[in-house]
Amino acid sequence: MQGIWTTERIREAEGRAFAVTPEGELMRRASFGLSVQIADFLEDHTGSVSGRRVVLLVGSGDNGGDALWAGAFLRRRGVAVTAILLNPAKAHAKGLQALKRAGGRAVPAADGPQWIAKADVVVDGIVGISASGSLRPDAARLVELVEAPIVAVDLPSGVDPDTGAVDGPAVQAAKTVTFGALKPVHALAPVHCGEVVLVDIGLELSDPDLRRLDIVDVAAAWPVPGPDDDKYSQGVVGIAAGSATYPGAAVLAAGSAVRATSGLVRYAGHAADVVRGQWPEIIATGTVADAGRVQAWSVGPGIGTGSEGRDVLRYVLGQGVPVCADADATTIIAKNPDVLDARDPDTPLVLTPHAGEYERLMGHKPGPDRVTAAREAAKKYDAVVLLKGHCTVIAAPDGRVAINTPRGAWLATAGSGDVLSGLVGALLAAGLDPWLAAAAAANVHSLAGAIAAQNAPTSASGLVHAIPEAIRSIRSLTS
Ligand SMILES: NC(=O)C1=CN([C@@H]2O[C@H](COP(=O)(O)OP(=O)(O)OC[C@H]3O[C@@H](n4cnc5c(N)ncnc54)[C@H](O)[C@@H]3O)[C@@H](O)[C@H]2O)[C@@H](O)CC1
Ligand SMILES: Nc1ncnc2c1ncn2[C@@H]1O[C@H](COP(=O)(O)OP(=O)(O)O)[C@@H](O)[C@H]1O
Ligand SMILES: [K+]
Repeated sequence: MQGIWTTERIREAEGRAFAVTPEGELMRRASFGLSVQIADFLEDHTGSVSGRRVVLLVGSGDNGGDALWAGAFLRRRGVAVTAILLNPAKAHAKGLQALKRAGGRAVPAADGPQWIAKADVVVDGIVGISASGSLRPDAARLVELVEAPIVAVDLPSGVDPDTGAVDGPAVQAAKTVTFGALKPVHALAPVHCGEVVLVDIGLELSDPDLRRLDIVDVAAAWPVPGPDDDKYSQGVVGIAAGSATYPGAAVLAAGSAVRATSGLVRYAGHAADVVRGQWPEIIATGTVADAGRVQAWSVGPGIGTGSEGRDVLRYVLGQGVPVCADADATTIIAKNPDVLDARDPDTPLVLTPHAGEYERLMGHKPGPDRVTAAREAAKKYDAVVLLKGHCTVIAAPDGRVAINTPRGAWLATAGSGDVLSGLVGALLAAGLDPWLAAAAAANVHSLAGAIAAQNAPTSASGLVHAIPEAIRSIRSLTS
């Protein structure tokens, strides 16, 4: 798993590292690594390093200091470097001196536009982990003029380091070079960060605040049959979804479970005939009470929010097995919290709200801090909460949080959530820890989206069919 640390934790670690390293050493490591990454970027995008023009946007703190020192290193490789100082009186003095000594130029912001126009690459050293709010107007005016690709120092300026939120002008980088450890912005604002490269500067950090699953974790967690397995032993999932009028949700959620694991999938609901027709391997019945034994239920898509849906939800919550409650099930819970009385508190529950369902569950919107929002809901409902969106946040009641950074936005298609609920249910039935089940499901869901899309719009049915390919590619990269 990749660890991600808040800026508060990074600062604490930097404080410890400062105490045991010579003055300036951490910045030297950071800026040297940065210069190597900028040179690589120049090579990749222009075919050469020497003779290219790099413009540094330099703010008033150490982030600007990193940019200035990196500029000095790049001078040694024959790069023409111009620093635009947003606040000349506060520019990092030693970095500025080093750049000038190496033959670099420093100009005030007023002279910036002409240099920006000629740049091959622009380096964003405006603000780093001490950032607050979006870009200030003087910086925003310069950033607006940039047409060359931007390499961001530590993080793209204007994006909140701890939440990834953007509420005004912000840098959109092609590449972000960060130091010591990943920060939340790198997982939560992929569009602004571009490619993220981590440079080791020797920070020592314990338990991360957030995590991101590696494909190794997903491959290790994904259930595959062993020699002693049969169709029951791998965990049977029950899908309670869809209706006679809207059978599509049932077909998608049940099909997703079929494609995700090898065991048995049961379906219960009014769309039994349609589901059977689409997926002959499913055992389909009309009601949850007739469904037979399952090791987990995935309930909600298309069941409606009336009394029948309520009864279905109450029934599955009372079965003593893990439940993934999605779509209409989250709305029912929001409107009738007493349905949760049917749940044995020891049985895992996964809730999968999008922003609108979150608002119903919590009485307020998730807001810009989606990690805190998911954590609060996980506490309130004593459940794993998978908060949907471009980035998906998965919070457990014990405080663990995983982020799924998407592979494009292909999942923004009708019925895509139904597919996810089938995946989560299948993994719960296989006995995965519910937080890991939700995080692994989100990971494979987004990979299936990218595979199904192949750079052109796809559909939820396309996602279902791409699930095996997604799992195959994850397993093949690790075995
Ligand atoms: N502390 C360390 O050990 C290391 C820090 N490093 C660098 O130092 C950075 C942190 O430096 P600092 O703490 O000096 O602060 P920053 O450089 O992040 O910010 C400097 C100042 O920018 C101003 N500012 C805040 N928000 C702004 C906004 N939205 N628009 C424009 N200006 C804004 C504030 O006055 C702030 O104090 C890291 O991001 C990293 O790049 C690296 O050199 C590695 C070592
Ligand atoms: N812009 C986006 N980028 C990436 N993923 C997205 C985006 N919009 C939605 N998604 C994902 O697509 C799925 C949509 O689920 P949901 O809102 O329940 O849709 P539906 O009800 O149509 O099935 C979620 O997994 C969500 O995280
Ligand atoms: K920056």
